[in-house]
Amino acid sequence: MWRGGSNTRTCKRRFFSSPTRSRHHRPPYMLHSRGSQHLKAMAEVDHLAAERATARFDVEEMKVAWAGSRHAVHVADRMARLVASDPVFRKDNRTMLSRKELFKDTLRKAAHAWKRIVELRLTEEEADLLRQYVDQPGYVDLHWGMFVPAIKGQGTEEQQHKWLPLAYKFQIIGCYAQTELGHGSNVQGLETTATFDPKTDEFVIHSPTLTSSKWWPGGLGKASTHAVVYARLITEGKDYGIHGFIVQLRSLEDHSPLPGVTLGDIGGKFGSGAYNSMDNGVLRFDHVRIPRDQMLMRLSQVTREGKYVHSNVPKQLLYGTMVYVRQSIVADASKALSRAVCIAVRYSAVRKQFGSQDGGPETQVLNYKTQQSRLFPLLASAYAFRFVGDWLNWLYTDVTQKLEAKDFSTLQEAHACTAGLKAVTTSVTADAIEECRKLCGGHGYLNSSGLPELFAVYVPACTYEGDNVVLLLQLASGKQPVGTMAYMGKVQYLMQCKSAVSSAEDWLNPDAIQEAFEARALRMAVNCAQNISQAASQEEAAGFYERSPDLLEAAVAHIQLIIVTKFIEKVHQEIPGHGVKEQLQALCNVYALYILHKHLGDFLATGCITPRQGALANEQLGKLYAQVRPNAVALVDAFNYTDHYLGSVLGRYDGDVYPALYEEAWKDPLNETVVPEGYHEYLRPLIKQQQLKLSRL
Ligand SMILES: CCCCCCCC/C=C\CCCCCCCCCCCCC/C=C/C(=O)SCCNC(=O)CCNC(=O)[C@H](O)C(C)(C)COP(=O)(O)OP(=O)(O)OC[C@H]1O[C@@H](n2cnc3c(N)ncnc32)[C@H](O)[C@@H]1OP(=O)(O)O
Ligand SMILES: Cc1cc2nc3c(=O)[nH]c(=O)nc-3n(C[C@H](O)[C@H](O)[C@H](O)COP(=O)(O)OP(=O)(O)OC[C@H]3O[C@@H](n4cnc5c(N)ncnc54)[C@H](O)[C@@H]3O)c2cc1C
Repeated sequence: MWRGGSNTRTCKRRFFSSPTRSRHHRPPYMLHSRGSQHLKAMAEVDHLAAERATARFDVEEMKVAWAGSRHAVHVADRMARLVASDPVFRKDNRTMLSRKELFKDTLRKAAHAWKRIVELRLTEEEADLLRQYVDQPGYVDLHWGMFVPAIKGQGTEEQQHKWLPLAYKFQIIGCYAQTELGHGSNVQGLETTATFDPKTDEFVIHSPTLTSSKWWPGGLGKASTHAVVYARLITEGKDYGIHGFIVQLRSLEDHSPLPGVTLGDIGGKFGSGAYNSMDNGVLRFDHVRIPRDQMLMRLSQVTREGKYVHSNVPKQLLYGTMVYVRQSIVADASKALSRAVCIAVRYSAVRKQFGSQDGGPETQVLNYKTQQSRLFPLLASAYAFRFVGDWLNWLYTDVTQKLEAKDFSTLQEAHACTAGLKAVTTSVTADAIEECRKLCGGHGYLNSSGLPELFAVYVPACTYEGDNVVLLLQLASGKQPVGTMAYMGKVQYLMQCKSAVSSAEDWLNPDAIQEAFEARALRMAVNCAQNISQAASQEEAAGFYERSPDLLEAAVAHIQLIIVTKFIEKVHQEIPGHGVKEQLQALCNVYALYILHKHLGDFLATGCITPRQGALANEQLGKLYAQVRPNAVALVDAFNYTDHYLGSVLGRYDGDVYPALYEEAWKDPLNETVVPEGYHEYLRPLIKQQQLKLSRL
C-alpha cells in the first residue's frame, strides 16, 4: 500500500517484445567511444598494470560482493556496455552544450533509450540500469521514479488499472508536483487548493497566491503531460489537508498547456551540464477542473455527495513516494561516491610529484600519507554506503509487505532510517566529491575530469526529497527501542560502560567498535533528552527548538552507528573469493575508525573512550591505510565502471591520462579558431590603442 516502486532487483517484467538481444563481451578498457585506432593503442598500454598486480584479492569476486550477486554483475556489465557503445549516448560534450541543446539531447537520449528497451525486450531491472548508465537527469526519472510510484502507492486498484498502463507505455508522461514557491520542507503548509464541486462531481484545482505556484518539479517545465499534484482538499467547506490528484497539464495532441494551466521551466541551475538537462518547472492553476475520480483515493475518499472518508490507515502513507525515493537515493549515494573515488584513486596512482632530487622517478601522490588519509576513508565510505543501501532496500521491501497486510508497526522505523540515511549519505557524498576534486589537484577542476559536473549534478541531493537538516530532525521523534533503536534498550549498560581497548590492534575487534558507537549514540541521545526537559520548563516543543543543533548531532551519531553495524554484519557473512573478506574487513575498520577519529570530541565528551584510546584508534587507522594502499586501484576496479560511465580523463581504466587531457583540451569550442571571436572587436583595438599611445611618447 505504501509502496511506491517495485524492487528492481527481482522484477522481470519486460517492456514489449523484440527478436534480438545484444551480446558484447569486450572488457571495459575497450569501451571508449573513440576510433578503433585509439582502442588499439589503449589495449596495448595499461599504466596502472603495476598497481593492479599488487592487489591481494580476487577482483572478479569483489565485483560480485559490490554488485550483490553474479547475476547483478552480469546485467550491469551488459547494460553499461550497451550504453557505452552507442553514439547517441555520448556525453563527453555535455558541458559545452547550451541549455536548449542539452535539453533536446536529453529528449533524444530518453527516446532512444526507450527504443532500445523495447527492441531488446529489456526487463525492468535492465531498463533501470540502462537509465542509470545513460547518466543524464531527465523527465524519465520523475516519470518512473515518482509519478508511477505515487499512483501505485496512493491510487485505488481501479485508478492503477486506468493510469499505469498509459504511463508504462509512455502514452502519458508524469511528474510529481508537490513543492511550491513558498513551501517545500513544510508539506502541510502547501497552499494549492482542490475544492470539490458536488454540482459537477469535479475538483477545482487552484493556485490562490503567487507562493502557491508549484516550483521545482522535475519534468514539469517542458516534458510532462500529467502530474500528481499535491493540494489541500476542501469539501463541504472544510479543509482536510494535503492529498494527491492526477491532473492533465498539456494536450496529448500538440503539447500545448490546457486551459487554466500556466507552466514553464524555472531557469538555469548550478554548474555546466549537470542538472540543467532537467526541466524543473513552475505551474499555476486557474480554477482547473478535474473529475472526482482523479483524486488518488487509496488512503481517503470523497463520495459523490462530497463526504470525506478516511480509510483506517496512518495519514503518513501519503508520504510513501518520498520514502521510496529516499531509499533509492541512499543506493545512488554509493554510486556517485564510488565514481568520484574511482577517478581520484586511479589519478593519484598516475600522478607523480616531488620525491626525487636527481632526475629519478618522482613519488606517486597516492603514496603520500596525507593523500591516503583523505582518500581511503572515502573509498571505505563508498563500500559502507553500498551495503547499508542494500540493507535499506531490504527494510523498505519488508515494511512494504507488512503494510500490505495492514501491519503499520515498522512504518516509523522505516521513515526514520530512510530519512536519516538519505541525509547522512548524501551530505557525505557531496562533500566527498568535492574532496576528490581537490585530491586531483588542478586537473580536477577541468570539466574533462568529470568531477565538477558530478558534484553539480549530485549536490542537490542534499536538498531534494527533503532538506537534510529537516530530515535529520525527524529522527528525534518517536524513539522506541525497536529495530535499529534496539541498542537503546541497553541503556543502563551503555550509559556506564568503559571501552576495554588497550592497544591499537584491539580496535580491530568489531565488538569494541560496536560498543563505542552504541555508547556514543545513546549517551548523545540521553544528553539531548535531559537538556530538552531542562530547557523546556513550559513545553517540550520549546526545548526541542532550543536544543535542535544537539539533536542533529545525536541523529548523525545514530545513523553512523547503523552504517557501521550494517558493514560489520556484512563482513560477518560468508564472502567467497580469495582475500575479498579480508579487504572488506579492512575497509569496515577504516570506515569505523575514521568516523571515530573525526568525531573524537563526541566519543570523549560522552566518556565512551579515553584520550589514549582515541590515539590508539588513530594509530590503527594509519596501519589500515598501509594495508589498503596496494589494493586501492583494484578496489576501485571492482566497481566495474566503464570509461563512458565515469566520464573522466583522469579516471581512465588504462591510466593514460596525459594524452587524453591534451586531446580533450583541443575539443573546446574556444579552440575551433586560432584567433578568437571578439579579437577584431575588442582585443585588436585595445592593443592598437596602446601601441598608438606608446608611439606618441
Ligand atoms: C531513459 C529511459 C529509461 C526508461 C527506464 C524505465 C525503467 C524504469 C525502471 C525502474 C524505475 C526506477 C526509477 C527510479 C528512479 C529514481 C530516480 C529518482 C530521482 C530523484 C529525483 C529527485 C527529485 C526530487 C523530488 C522531490 O524533492 S519531491 C518533494 C520532496 N519533499 C520533501 O521531501 C518534503 C520534506 N518534508 C516532509 O517530508 C514532511 O513535511 C516532514 C518534514 C516529514 C514533516 O511532516 P509533517 O507531517 O508536516 O509533520 P511531523 O509532525 O513532523 O510528522 C508527523 C508524524 O509523521 C511521521 N512521518 C513524517 N514523514 C513520514 C513518512 N514519510 N513516513 C512515515 N511517517 C512519517 C513523523 O515521524 C511524525 O510521527 P510522530 O507523530 O509519531 O512523531
Ligand atoms: C534539483 C531539485 C529537484 C527537485 N525536484 C522536485 C520534484 O520533482 N518535485 C517536487 O515536488 N519538489 C522538487 N524539489 C523541491 C525539493 O523537494 C525542496 O526544495 C526540498 O524539499 C527543500 O525544501 P525548500 O526548498 O522549501 O527548503 P527550505 O525548507 O526553505 O530550506 C531552507 C533552509 O531552511 C532550513 N529549514 C527549513 N525548515 C527547517 C526546520 N524545521 N528546522 C530547521 N531548519 C529548517 C533548511 O535546513 C534550509 O537550510 C526539487 C528540488 C531541487 C533542488
